[in-house]
Amino acid sequence: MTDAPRLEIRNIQRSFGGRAVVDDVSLTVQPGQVTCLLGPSGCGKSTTLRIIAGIEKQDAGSIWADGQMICDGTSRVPPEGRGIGLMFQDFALFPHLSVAGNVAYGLTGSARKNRARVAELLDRVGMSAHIDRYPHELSGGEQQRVALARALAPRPRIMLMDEPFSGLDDRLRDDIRDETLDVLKAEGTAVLLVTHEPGEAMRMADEIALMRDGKIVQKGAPYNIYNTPVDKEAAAFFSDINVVQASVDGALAQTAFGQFLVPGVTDGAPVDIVIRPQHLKIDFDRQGKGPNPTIADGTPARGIVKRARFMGNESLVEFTLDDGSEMKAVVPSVFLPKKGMVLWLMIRRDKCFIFPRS
Ligand SMILES: Nc1ncnc2c1ncn2[C@@H]1O[C@H](COP(=O)(O)OP(=O)(O)OP(=O)(O)O)[C@@H](O)[C@H]1O
Repeated sequence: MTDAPRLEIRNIQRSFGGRAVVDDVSLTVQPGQVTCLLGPSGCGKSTTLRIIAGIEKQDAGSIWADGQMICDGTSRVPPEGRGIGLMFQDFALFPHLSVAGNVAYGLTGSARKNRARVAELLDRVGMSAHIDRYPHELSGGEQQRVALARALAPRPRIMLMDEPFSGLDDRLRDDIRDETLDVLKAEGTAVLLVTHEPGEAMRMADEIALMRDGKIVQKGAPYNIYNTPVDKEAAAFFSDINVVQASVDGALAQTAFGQFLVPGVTDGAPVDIVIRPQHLKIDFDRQGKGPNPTIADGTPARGIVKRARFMGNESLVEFTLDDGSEMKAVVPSVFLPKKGMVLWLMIRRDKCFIFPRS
């Protein structure tokens, strides 16, 4: 046994045509843990995964499994020797093999042992009743379950998944995600899952590695990544944001919402105060008497309702402030004030993020 991470990649570098597509990427994944590599299209997620799988070569950096080096600049374990399972969106099932044949495909043990392993996995993914069917007789979700069983059959110590659920419709996708997570946890596999959807990463990940322009810009538990974003872009990747621009004077930023403490920022430096729409507090005008803020709410700013829309579980209300800037608020349930109505908006100091403007 070793305390080393199940998967570790160190300082991986890959350029195409002189452009660094994967730029000094390091991360670890522990057994039974799901790490999501999350980022916008083209940021280098799939290339990172292909390098770990051994389908693509890195220019620099090394890959380790259970403390053993499997690939660096000089030596290289071939893809099939790495103990890595793959589940990619376009990795279709073999059409000429039955469900049992597909799941047994990568198995090398005795026929009896293989049959037992196929039965165990099909039971785990809820596909035992379809063991003799062929892929064309299965729905998309069923095919995905069989693909998961096939990938897990040889007991890979590491599973790499690239947007594995993107071909499925929304409702089915949520179910399959949860089921897949249960199966992966039960098998104790270390999972590195690539996705461009923050919701998917939040739902599945023990740890999120946020990637941008080839670099990992932030790593952490979903709660931490959401609640302590490293910069404005990281905050904006998970939800709409409101940005209040201000400049600093004596460690304070003056805004329509009162003063914000910004220690350590040079006088005159511009800052962005970022608040998610669901954290904007709204109060009524109370017949011109104005709102009733607590100390934590700061100074209320007058907002004129520009538009209000019902979104299902919540309502989205857009405001124009007296200085002409615009703010969005998300309110639980139904809240549809009329256009032109005067309301008061507050920014809770413990819910906003302040970043130097770049
Ligand atoms: N073999 C290649 N030759 C040249 N450029 C490549 C090659 N493979 C990837 N790229 C480029 O590298 C960048 C990163 O691609 P990659 O597929 O890793 O991104 P991604 O984050 O997975 O995006 P997506 O979610 O759209 O797949 C892209 O600009 C892509 O065009």
